[in-house]
Amino acid sequence: METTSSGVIPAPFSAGYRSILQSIGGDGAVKSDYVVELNAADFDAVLEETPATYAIVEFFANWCPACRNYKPHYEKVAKLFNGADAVHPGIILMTRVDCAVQVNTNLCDKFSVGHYPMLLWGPHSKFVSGSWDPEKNTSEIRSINDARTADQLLNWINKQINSSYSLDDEKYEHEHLHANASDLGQIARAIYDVEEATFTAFDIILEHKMIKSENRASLIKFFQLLVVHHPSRRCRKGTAEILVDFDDFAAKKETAVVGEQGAFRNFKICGKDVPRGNWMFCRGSKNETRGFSCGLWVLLHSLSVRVDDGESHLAFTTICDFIRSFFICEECRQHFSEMCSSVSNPFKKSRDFILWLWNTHNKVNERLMKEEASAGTADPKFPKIIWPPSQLCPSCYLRKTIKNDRILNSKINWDYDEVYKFLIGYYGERLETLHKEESILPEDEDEELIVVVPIEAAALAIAIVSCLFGAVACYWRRRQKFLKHKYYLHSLKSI
Ligand SMILES: Cc1cc2nc3c(=O)[nH]c(=O)nc-3n(C[C@H](O)[C@H](O)[C@H](O)COP(=O)(O)OP(=O)(O)OC[C@H]3O[C@@H](n4cnc5c(N)ncnc54)[C@H](O)[C@@H]3O)c2cc1C
Repeated sequence: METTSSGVIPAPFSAGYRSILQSIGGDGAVKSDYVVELNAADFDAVLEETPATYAIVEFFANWCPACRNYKPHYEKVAKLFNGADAVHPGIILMTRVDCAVQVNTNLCDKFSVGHYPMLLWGPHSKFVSGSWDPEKNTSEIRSINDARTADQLLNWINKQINSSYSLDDEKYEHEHLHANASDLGQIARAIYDVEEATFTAFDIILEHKMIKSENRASLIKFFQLLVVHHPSRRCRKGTAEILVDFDDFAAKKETAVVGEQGAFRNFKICGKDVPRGNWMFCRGSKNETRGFSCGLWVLLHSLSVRVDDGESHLAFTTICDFIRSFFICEECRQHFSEMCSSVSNPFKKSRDFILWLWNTHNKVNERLMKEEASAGTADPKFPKIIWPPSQLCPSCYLRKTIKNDRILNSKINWDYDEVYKFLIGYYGERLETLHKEESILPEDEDEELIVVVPIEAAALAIAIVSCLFGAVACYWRRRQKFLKHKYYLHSLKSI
């Protein structure tokens, strides 16, 4: 990363957390600087947006010899927690601020920096617009003393969070994989991956100009599903905003379709600075493995556990249509489409839909186990398994048959009630928005629902589908339409 020692604020300070994180060890280009250097301009934004639970800020001065000597120690610890190669990502963001740079003077004063280097620790949000005074113990921010070496600093951290990290920890050791597979808490971090997958899906659709007149309704239906059931509130909000513009497009000629995609290009579907980069739950041990397709699966499962019985078949067809039209992996969409087509009776219960998606995913896993083994393309640290493994859900198994060290899906006697309960808990409660956001609903939330829909038949159908997915989508759409005063003539009541 560019330093601020010259007194110049780094150029891309407004680029957000994603680009900052990607610049540290993300592409293998910069391997020595894992610490995120902050300045007065980006301090609050980066510390607010970080998915890490805690932050450490080292206040230093570029002229200070002790700081220079301390740097390798601090970097050694940061390597464990920061950047794409982190062994323990998403726990602690390690940062530094150069107090010798004039622009940072006020910031350093607010944190009562009296010597260099000085280290402060706290929940990341406490640093935002924060201050620290050694005389007052009211703040959750604490000074780190006795951390002159990397070992001492890591010991101090281990005591704070009751961990046993070591400087020798290696990325994705087998034990780590095991802990990952059996640690129920890991899924909470997938909220960031689900946001990133949503962003990436939208980005791919636009980049490849995939919206055509024949699949536009499929995309709108999928967005309507997201508006109501996406686990991240900011993705629900962003998707609702897109939906409103889709109505404008519906009134335009087909030739405008390419232009539509251009108009959306700069839109951040899950809000500004989302996603954060560096897949958390879905991070592979190689750049080309896991990531988006893992995030997409997690998104689909998290949607499935949020729909009601009455919406379950619509959600099923919506997901099938979306994958058919917009998943840019030909083999994947073909296989998935075949499995969709094999469903002959409409789903009446969300339980059946949830279990169908889980079973379908396991069929893909089972097939890929063999393919990846013969082609040697598996992520060595994340081999495909029939899921959930017994460490994650022992009660899901009535009896299991193990063949060639692999549990084969077809040979397992699942306890489907337990699997269902497990999926609801795992992708429901555990995978929730972790970050603070403003509500997407306007204050007068309990106003009577009067749905105003566009005049055109296709748009009318879209609005009805939207209502089937739930009152929130209807409500959102109605509010936006009143604001826009365009194209909308009939209320649903009069249909
Ligand atoms: C709809 C779809 C179809 C695909 N079809 C193909 C294909 O035909 N060929 C191909 O090569 N790749 C396909 N892929 C990609 C492939 O399935 C994996 O996503 C990719 O190989 C990355 O695997 P992963 O190890 O990250 O785990 P993934 O299989 O992506 O799973 C992500 C996470 O979901 C959880 N999980 C695993 N299994 C289940 C389950 N049964 N139910 C609920 N949760 C589960 C686990 O926590 C796992 O880490 C498809 C992806 C999608 C989204």
